[in-house]
Amino acid sequence: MSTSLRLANRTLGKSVSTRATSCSSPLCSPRVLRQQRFYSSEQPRSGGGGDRIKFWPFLALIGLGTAAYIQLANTRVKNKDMPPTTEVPAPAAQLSQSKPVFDPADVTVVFVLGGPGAGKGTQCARLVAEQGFTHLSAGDLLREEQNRPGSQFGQLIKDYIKDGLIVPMEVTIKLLENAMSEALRQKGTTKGRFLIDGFPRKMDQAHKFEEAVCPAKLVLFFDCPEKVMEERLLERGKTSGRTDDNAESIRKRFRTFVETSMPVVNYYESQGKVIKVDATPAPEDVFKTTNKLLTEKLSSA
Ligand SMILES: Nc1ncnc2c1ncn2[C@@H]1O[C@H](COP(=O)(O)OP(=O)(O)OP(=O)(O)O)[C@@H](O)[C@H]1O
Ligand SMILES: O=c1ccn([C@@H]2O[C@H](COP(=O)(O)O)[C@@H](O)[C@H]2O)c(=O)[nH]1
Repeated sequence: MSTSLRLANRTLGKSVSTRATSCSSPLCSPRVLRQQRFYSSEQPRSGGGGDRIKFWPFLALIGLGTAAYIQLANTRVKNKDMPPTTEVPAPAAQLSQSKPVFDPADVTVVFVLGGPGAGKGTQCARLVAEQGFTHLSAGDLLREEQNRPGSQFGQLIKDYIKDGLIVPMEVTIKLLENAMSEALRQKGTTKGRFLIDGFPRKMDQAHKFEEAVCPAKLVLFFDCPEKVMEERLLERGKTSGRTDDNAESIRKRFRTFVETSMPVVNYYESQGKVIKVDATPAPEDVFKTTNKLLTEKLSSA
């Protein structure tokens, strides 16, 4: 683990143990989170009058988030095995810029949301075949980064995924931006249509991605009861090799989904951007509905 991550964990761990408050840092380790609120990376609800807000931790967290971004950007630029990326701008400029990297007139982004095992990946694969989207799964990109030799974030990603927690947004957003750039570069164009699968899972990710990378046109939401999703995931777990396709991780992922990711769906719903699809029928039936609704909505949006 890098010096700044160790420093981050040490610093935050200390503040947790003395103040027993929750850590919302993008660099806060799940080991630290486990000491407080096990299932969610959300801020704790405020206590009584003695629980006054202190501002120095927030300044420290902004600095640490920036350090994480620099490390990821540098890692990918230095590693010759990685595909070429867009020029990496200074992190502060990147994350606070008012203009997104991609022009929504050229690049169509559709977020694909739904609980774990709802069938997001299955439907995205069909939409790629039918409609020529580029499919980018945030989970797949994180697993790839986790397994990349020399990654500064391998262990951190591994821990977060196993615990069903949401990886610091700087990491995921940079991976998505790089993958979008690379897909366009390979096609030799500035125009493209992307299905961003399993992202954003938290409100801060949604805001930051739209501000810094590309505004989203629509959100596909696959609605599925937990019981059905659980059965699918346990079945998938027999062969997937995923560290989070087991009963305990599934329970944690469901909790994160309800507490942290459903507010994102509700937010986009209030903007009239959500296409909600019942994900319980057979895959081909879910696809027929999805394809029809998405085509209609894209042509009218
Ligand atoms: N409509 C469906 N009916 C039955 N099984 C399905 C359906 N859709 C997907 N599955 C199966 O359920 C499992 C989970 O599907 P998939 O990987 O597409 O879900 P996901 O939402 O992308 O999951 P995760 O968020 O965990 O990556 C897979 O084994 C898949 O084959
Ligand atoms: O934006 C994201 C997306 C995913 N994660 C982590 O990855 C796992 C697995 O994601 P799948 O979409 O099910 O493949 C998820 O539980 C999170 O831990 C993330 O942190 N941020």
